[in-house]
Amino acid sequence: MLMGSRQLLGGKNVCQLANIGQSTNIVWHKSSVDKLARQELLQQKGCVIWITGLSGSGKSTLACALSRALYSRSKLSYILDGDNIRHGLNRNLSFKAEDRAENIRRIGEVAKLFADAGIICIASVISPYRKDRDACRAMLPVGDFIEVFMDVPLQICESRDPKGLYKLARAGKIKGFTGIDDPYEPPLNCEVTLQYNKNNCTSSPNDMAETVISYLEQKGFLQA
Ligand SMILES: Nc1ncnc2c1ncn2[C@@H]1O[C@H](COP(=O)(O)OS(=O)(=O)O)[C@@H](OP(=O)(O)O)[C@H]1O
Ligand SMILES: Nc1ncnc2c1ncn2[C@@H]1O[C@H](COP(=O)(O)OP(=O)(O)O)[C@@H](O)[C@H]1O
Repeated sequence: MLMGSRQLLGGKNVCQLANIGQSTNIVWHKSSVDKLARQELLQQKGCVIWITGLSGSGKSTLACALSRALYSRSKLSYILDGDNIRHGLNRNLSFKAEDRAENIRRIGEVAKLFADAGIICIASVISPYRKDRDACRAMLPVGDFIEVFMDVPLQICESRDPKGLYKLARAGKIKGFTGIDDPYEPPLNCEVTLQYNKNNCTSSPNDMAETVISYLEQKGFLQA
């Protein structure tokens, strides 16, 4: 795989043509304003916060709490929520393994663009397969992919069931539902784990958001 670029050879601007996947003879165009300049403008560093977990584990709730907490600190974020992206960009994808992989790949690529724009991109998607999440991690500079695992037992997610999907899955009306008759592979080495508290007092979404914010602060993402 060749990355196309422009080179100055003997005073002449020569294009280097590349073939990427099915795209042939393409050229990479550099932007006139670079990532560092955008980050300076925003006073933050672009990154991807990848929230993974079962349906009902609290991904979207955390994404919203986090986005709000960042906004109150004058930090710009943007949420890519699995459910929402499937209303548009990924509306042609089903829940079979290959389509879930393509769903995650596209969201990973879009998240990478947001991070390059200097934005703190929050992806909240089940992303059940480790290799698909790892492929998204590999798209970004080391350290810029922050995997957050919503470590909530299936039994709790199922008891919440805000959309009634577990009920339908148990009744056999939805096939291939994650956690019921489709796999979920928990992360082995993620940056942040948010664990359900066995004493039945879960951390509040705001407390969870603060845990993630502490990580961002510690790693220097909240300054240029
Ligand atoms: N079969 C099956 N399995 C899992 N989830 C299902 C399924 N069918 C529909 N839904 C609804 O789709 C939401 C998950 O979409 P994602 O794009 O995050 O899924 S994935 O990452 O491609 O696995 C998920 O949203 P959340 O509950 O917010 O996780 C469900 O509402
Ligand atoms: N930290 C939490 N403690 C208790 N309930 C929560 C928490 N986070 C989310 N919930 C509730 O759990 C349900 C599922 O949350 P949601 O964010 O939609 O999960 P997901 O996006 O993973 O499907 C909702 O009814 C929500 O109010």
